Parts: sequence; C-alpha cells; structure tokens
Amino acid sequence: MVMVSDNPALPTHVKIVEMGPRDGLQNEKQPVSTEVKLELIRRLIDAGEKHIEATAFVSPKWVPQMADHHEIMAALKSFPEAQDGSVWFPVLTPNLKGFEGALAGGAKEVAVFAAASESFSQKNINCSIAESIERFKPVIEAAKAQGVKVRGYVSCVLGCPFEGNIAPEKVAEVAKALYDLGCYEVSLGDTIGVGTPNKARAMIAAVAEYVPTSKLACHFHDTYGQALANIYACLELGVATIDSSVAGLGGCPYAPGATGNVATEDVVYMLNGLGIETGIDLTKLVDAGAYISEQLGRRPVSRAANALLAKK
Ligand SMILES: CC(C)(COP(=O)([O-])OP(=O)([O-])OC[C@H]1O[C@@H](n2cnc3c(N)ncnc32)[C@H](O)[C@@H]1OP(=O)([O-])[O-])[C@@H](O)C(=O)NCCC(=O)NCCSC(=O)C[C@@](C)(O)CC(=O)[O-]
Repeated sequence: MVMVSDNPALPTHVKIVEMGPRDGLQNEKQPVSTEVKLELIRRLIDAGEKHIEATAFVSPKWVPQMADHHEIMAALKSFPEAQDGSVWFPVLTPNLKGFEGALAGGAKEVAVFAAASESFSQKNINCSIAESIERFKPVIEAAKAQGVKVRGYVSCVLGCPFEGNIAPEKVAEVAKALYDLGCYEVSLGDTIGVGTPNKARAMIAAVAEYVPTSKLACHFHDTYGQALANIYACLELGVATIDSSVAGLGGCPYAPGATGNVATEDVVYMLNGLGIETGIDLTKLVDAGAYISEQLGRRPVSRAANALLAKK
C-alpha cells in the first residue's frame, strides 16, 4: 500500500531519468551486445519508465561500450514509444560531431555534459570548463533550430576524484552557464558519490540562486551509500527529477573507484513508501534489473531488488 507523505515539502510526483543503458553500461568491461541493451530498454519501458538515456555519441576510442550508438538509434526508431513520443530517449552529445550523429539517428533529446572541476573536465572531455561551454553553444543552437531538447549535466558537484572538495559556487556558475545557454534541465552529478545530505543541501541552495529547483535534477552515485539520504534532502528543497540506474549499474570511466548510480529500484521503493508517484511498476523494474544483472553475470547492486527477488 502506498502511504501518503505527511511532509508538505516533498513533491507528489517525481520524474525518474533512467541511466542504466548509458551511464550504467558505459564503463562495463565485458562486451554487452546491442540486442541485450535493446532488450533492457524494452523491459524498462514495460516497467513504465518514460525517460531512458539510451546511448552516447562520444568517441568509441574513449568509451568503446557506446560504439554501437548508431545501431541503438536505428533500432529505437521502430519502437512504438519512440514513434508516438510517449517515451524520451536522450543521448549524450559532447560536441557538434556527436550532435550530428544523434540527429541523423532521430534523437529528440540530447545532453551536453560539463564539470565543476577543471581536472575532471580535462580527463573526461579533453578540454577546460570554459572550452566545454564554448563547444556546447553550437550544439544547443543547432538543437534549438531542429526542435531537439537539450539537457545539461554538471559532474563532480560534491567532490572530484582529482581535486577533492568542490565549492558550491563553482557548481552554481557552471549550472547557470548551461541553463542560460538553453538547457531545459540541469542534472547535478555527484560523480564519485562522496556527498552527504548537508553538503547536498548547500550545493542545491547555491545553484537555486540562478536555476529554479523545478529545472534541476539530482544524479547521485552510491559509492559511499549516501545516495538515498542525499536524494531525500534534495526532494525537500523542491528537486523533483532523479537520475538513477536500474540494478545500480555503472561507474564513470574517468572517475576511478566510483560505483554506479543509485539503483532505480531503491529510489522507487523509497518513493513508493513516501507516497510519491513515479508511474513505475516496481515488480517489473526489479525483473528488468534481474535480466541485465544475469546477462552481466552478477547480482543487482540494489538492496530493494535483492530483497524482493529473495521473496520470489
Ligand atoms: C569529447 C571527446 C569526443 C573529445 O575528444 P577529442 O580527442 O578531444 O576530440 P577531437 O575533436 O580532437 O577529435 C579526436 C577524434 O575523435 C573524433 N571525435 C570527436 N568527437 C566525436 C564524437 N562526438 N563521436 C565520435 N568521435 C568523435 C574525431 O573525429 C577525431 O577522430 P580521428 O580523426 O582521430 O579518427 C572525447 O573526449 C570523448 O568522447 N570523451 C568521452 C566522454 C564520456 O563519454 N564520458 C563519460 C560520460 S560523462 C559521465 O558519465 C558523467 C555523467 C554525465 O553521467 C554525470 C556524472 O555522473 O557526473
């Protein structure tokens, strides 16, 4: 039974942006076939997910696991949910070359990704933060001209694997730059999962000086087991979009030691308990997570999923 929350600060509905097929698999060392990725996407749709980041138009030399981006997009075109627009499939596009590939593949939503740390920006996309913003300008202009929505990411919002602590003001500066350029939503990534709730609150408060909380998403990796607590803190501040990854898949190729995103199953379990709507069927979601985990030869990294699977 879904209990209605008595905390008036919490939203009544949350948008989940599923990271599994992209952030979740980009760092996977073993090959994952295009067919398995597509089957995962089918199962996530069946579970009720409406925003599924499908792939990344990045260099296959840098991220080999995303090299089948053209095949993924070609297959998605035949999905009824892509045709009728009932499910969004955003894809990463770090530059104009990536955007052109995504557009040719029929993308209706793309995402540019910056960082709040200079060192991470260099390691991840081979340029400074300022250069990355310059690179995004023509991408966002071209997207606007084509009626394509653009999401923006800021990585390392609560810490950097190379620089340590990151000032909330720096996060705010980069988030503002993305929002001012025309990103409809800015996702704030705790890339290495080091944050704790008070730090998360301070960071959101700093960003909210420039970007309305209704336009923010939180993107927590669960390296230190703090993701759900951090998400709750962000929900209380008015953030109502959460990035998460089925079965807790993932890790970033340029963030050594970072584990996956918070598991979508754990997030949905918590939100169900709070009486917050997501439109996602937890049973089907757990099955989708079990499917991809079996393909990868391991158990889901989700407490809720493992507990529910054990009951079967
Ligand atoms: C950004 C680049 C491309 C710059 O890479 P670069 O080497 O600086 O680019 P370049 O413009 O000098 O070009 C070099 C070569 O790359 C090619 N190239 C150039 N652009 C593309 C493209 N779009 N797609 C495919 N190929 C491309 C280009 O054509 C050329 O090919 P060559 O002539 O040598 O054969 C590179 O650094 C890259 O691909 N990095 C990968 C970044 C990445 O995917 N990181 C992981 C995702 S971000 C993340 O996970 C964080 C997030 C979002 O989840 C939030 C969080 O948790 O914090």
